Amino acid sequence: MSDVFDVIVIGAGPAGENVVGRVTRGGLTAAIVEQELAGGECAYWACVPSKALLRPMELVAETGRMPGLTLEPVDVAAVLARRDETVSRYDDSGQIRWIESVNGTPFRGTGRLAGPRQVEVTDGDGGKRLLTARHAVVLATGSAATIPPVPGLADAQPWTNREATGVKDVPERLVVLGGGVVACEMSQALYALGAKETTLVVRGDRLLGRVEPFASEMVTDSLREYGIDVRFNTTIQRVSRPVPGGEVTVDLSDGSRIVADEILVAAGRNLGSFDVGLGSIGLAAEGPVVVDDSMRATAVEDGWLYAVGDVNGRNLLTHMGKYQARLCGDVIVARATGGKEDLPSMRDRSDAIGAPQVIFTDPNVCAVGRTEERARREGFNVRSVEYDLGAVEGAYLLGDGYKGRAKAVVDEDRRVLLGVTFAGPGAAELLHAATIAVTAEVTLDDLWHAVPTFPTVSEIWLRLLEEYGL
Ligand SMILES: Cc1cc2nc3c(=O)[nH]c(=O)nc-3n(C[C@H](O)[C@H](O)[C@H](O)COP(=O)(O)OP(=O)(O)OC[C@H]3O[C@@H](n4cnc5c(N)ncnc54)[C@H](O)[C@@H]3O)c2cc1C
Ligand SMILES: NC(=O)c1ccc[n+]([C@@H]2O[C@H](COP(=O)([O-])OP(=O)(O)OC[C@H]3O[C@@H](n4cnc5c(N)ncnc54)[C@H](O)[C@@H]3O)[C@@H](O)[C@H]2O)c1
Repeated sequence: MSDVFDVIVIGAGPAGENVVGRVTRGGLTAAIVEQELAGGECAYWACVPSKALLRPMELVAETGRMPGLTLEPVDVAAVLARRDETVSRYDDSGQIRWIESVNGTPFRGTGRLAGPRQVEVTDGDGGKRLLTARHAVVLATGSAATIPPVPGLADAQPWTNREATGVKDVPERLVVLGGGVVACEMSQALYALGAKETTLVVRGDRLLGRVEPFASEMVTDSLREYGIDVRFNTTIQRVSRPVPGGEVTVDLSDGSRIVADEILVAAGRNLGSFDVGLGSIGLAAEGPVVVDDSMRATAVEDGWLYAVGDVNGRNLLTHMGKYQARLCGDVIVARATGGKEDLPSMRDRSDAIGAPQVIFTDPNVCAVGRTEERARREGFNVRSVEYDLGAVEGAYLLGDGYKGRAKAVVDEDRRVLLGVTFAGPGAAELLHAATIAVTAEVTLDDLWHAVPTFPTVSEIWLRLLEEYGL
């Protein structure tokens, strides 16, 4: 096997795999190096299993809103068995077959830059192999959970997203450090599966700090209605677990102590840039690899290094990493073959305007574009409108007591949407219409003619426009 490829990708998560798919489609050869499981964090320990664990909670809540329907208690073992199916039982042979089916060459091992266009692969037995790229090396090394330096925490075998999404025995008593997306999603999922004494310890004064405040409040209310103890402006001072696998004792800044079965750390991510040999090409070994809008690392001479997905720090979301990967792959092909390399599809526009995201809590929080606060900070002439999602006929028909809210942030100078947020049960599928409107900068006057069907929750679009004054 030749050790020279047109393109070498380090990391076979969703971003890395998509680079391979695009460059081989364009006629280049590609190697991809993976040190764990092809498919990455997303497929085995993040998006996929977390959503598999959240779906039963959503169905229970929805059934509860419909008079006349009753539900048997959740069969936790069956839910966990289905979760195992969704992660292919932690077996990546299907992903490896896909890489081979698009003519990529997979290598098992840890990849490290060993100089310009060179990648050293170390396999599980310590064997080394040097790969050389004719055109480009792409970093797609993702991220890993951060463990904050709280006394005793690292020694207390804390759970990260890996243990939480891979849960085998649901702990009855759970402490969660953090108030972001993982904390909210996983505490609700695990609560619904039996973690009936769950406490969220949040150092700030709100959950989900990057979304509209009304959506944070709705999620806080929902978590508390479920029975989850959410404590704001509180930090963890010390953790101890004297007996491995035994109880965890957690001392809080308010002087209280919680004894739990497990502690889940959900405090953000370390980007996978620290051990990939950036020093060998004179770059800082931690923090995001800064890229331009074609995903090319800005600090590297000759432009042979690219970075896609979590590692470039733009937006830590699978669909954004895959989007970056598609355009990066096309740019690499164009630059290698002398093709046109600045087509509109070959530059990242979406990350800067506010990536679409669905947070799969009950209620779903779905947002795209800028929040009102961000739009004002960026100097837009802003007007916002809000509407009660539960007052839309389509939502009423979904069941009793449907609670939701929508907000649109309008650029008054151009009469286009800068951002949209929906918070409500099952609202996830509403988001893409908003993504199209925000990204394509459709004017409100044109949106008026996009008539939502009756009786669907999408009539929220009509109500928001009426609220605006149309
Ligand atoms: C609990 C949880 C739930 C999430 N849910 C969602 C969701 O619903 N929707 C969403 O859009 N996002 C979600 N995310 C975020 C999402 O998982 C990440 O944005 C996504 O996985 C990033 O993809 P990636 O390809 O950049 O990196 P990763 O998926 O992290 O893949 C990187 C790969 O690179 C490999 N690697 C790293 N270093 C090396 C090396 N030196 N050599 C060889 N291989 C290496 C790793 O083993 C890994 O397989 C969630 C995250 C978490 C933690
Ligand atoms: N549905 C989805 O799209 C989805 C689901 C899960 C995760 N993700 C993505 O994965 C990434 C990681 O999620 P996350 O929840 O770990 O990160 P996050 O950035 O969403 O939240 C981190 C939380 O930890 C807190 N924190 C950080 N350091 C702390 C410390 N030292 N002490 C106490 N609290 C501390 C922060 O204040 C914040 O509340 C995010 O970018 C998120 O968007 C997406």
